[in-house]
Amino acid sequence: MSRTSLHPFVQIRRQLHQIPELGFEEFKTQQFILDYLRQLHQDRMEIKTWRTGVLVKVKGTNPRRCLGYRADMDGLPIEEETSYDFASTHPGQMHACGHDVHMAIALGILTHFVEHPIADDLLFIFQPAEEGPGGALPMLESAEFQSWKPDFLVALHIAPDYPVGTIATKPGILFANTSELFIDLKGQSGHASLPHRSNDMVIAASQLAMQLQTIISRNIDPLDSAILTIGKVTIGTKQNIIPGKARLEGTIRTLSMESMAKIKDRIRDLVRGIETGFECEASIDWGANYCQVDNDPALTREFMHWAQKTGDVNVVECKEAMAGEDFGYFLRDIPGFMFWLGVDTPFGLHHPKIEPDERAIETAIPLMTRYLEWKSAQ
Ligand SMILES: CC(=O)N[C@@H](CCC[C@H](N)C(=O)O)C(=O)O
Repeated sequence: MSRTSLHPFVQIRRQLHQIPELGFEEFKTQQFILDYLRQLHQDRMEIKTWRTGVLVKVKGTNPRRCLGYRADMDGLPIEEETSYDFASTHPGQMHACGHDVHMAIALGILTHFVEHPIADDLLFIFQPAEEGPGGALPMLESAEFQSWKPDFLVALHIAPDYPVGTIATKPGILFANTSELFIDLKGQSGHASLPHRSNDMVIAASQLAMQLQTIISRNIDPLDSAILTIGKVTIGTKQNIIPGKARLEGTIRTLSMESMAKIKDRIRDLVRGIETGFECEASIDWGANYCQVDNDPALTREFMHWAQKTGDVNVVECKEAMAGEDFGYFLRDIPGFMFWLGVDTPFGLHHPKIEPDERAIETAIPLMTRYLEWKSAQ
């Protein structure tokens, strides 16, 4: 598609794609959204900012309630490797999780309702820091949000594995509980030739990494999915120095809060064992924690049924994903659901080469405007 014939919200997605920013640093992104909103009919809108996020109320003609739609805003610390001529202009930062697509779709739906208001109020939530440290919970708790709290909430996430025109979701849990994991080990460094005078943190960290893998296989019910991944280990400075410090960084994913608590207990136990066994000190930091995305069963089934009936999309009932999404915090408080939007790309989320098929934007905007219109008329 040439630039001149671009769908306006594909164009907007491309502009947003060029300015990815990390969690709570979405200053240009926030300004971009505010500048865009300024071009629309002001009488129909009320706008608030919360940190680097934006809340937009589109006023209904005869509101009985408020229907909410959420898009996340942040990019990732990834060096982009796409073929785009509109690639990131921020070195080392990239929209590799589709938040540029999510925001463009939200602006498309919002624009439609400013021009064609419905009876109910609509709240558009542009939420920062989904990738970390988590913007949903503090935004939900903020006075700005609470005074506009919607009665219902929906969000989507791009899905590389599904073709354009397919949406996927399920009643109940869609995304996992997550907890980050940071373990620091501190022993005694020393000369490589004097192992008896040091506490070698290479051996301690290696043992710990291996032991941690037994938690999922030996302590968790095999029918209750869980993951413990150590993605980064930092140890040592030189080949002939026994290092006295090590850091393990990882993430825990579970489909139940009970399993999350159990895994954390076992990590504490194993770390205590390493302290004793290797005469070192250890500390654990759980970093950012996200609660599961638990779709309201009745609302999700109703949406799936409605979407299938429109004939415009193929609706798939999918399995849970072990990815995390802080949208789960909103759903703990507000009835609603999340769904996957097919964008058909061989590269997965968080991949430096991911190129979502932008035709999904043209599928999602009319689908969600029609759905919210239908929902408001109920
Ligand atoms: C959709 C997605 O990829 N979400 C992220 C959420 C990050 C959770 C947290 N920072 C962690 O690493 O535990 C994911 O990695 O699933």
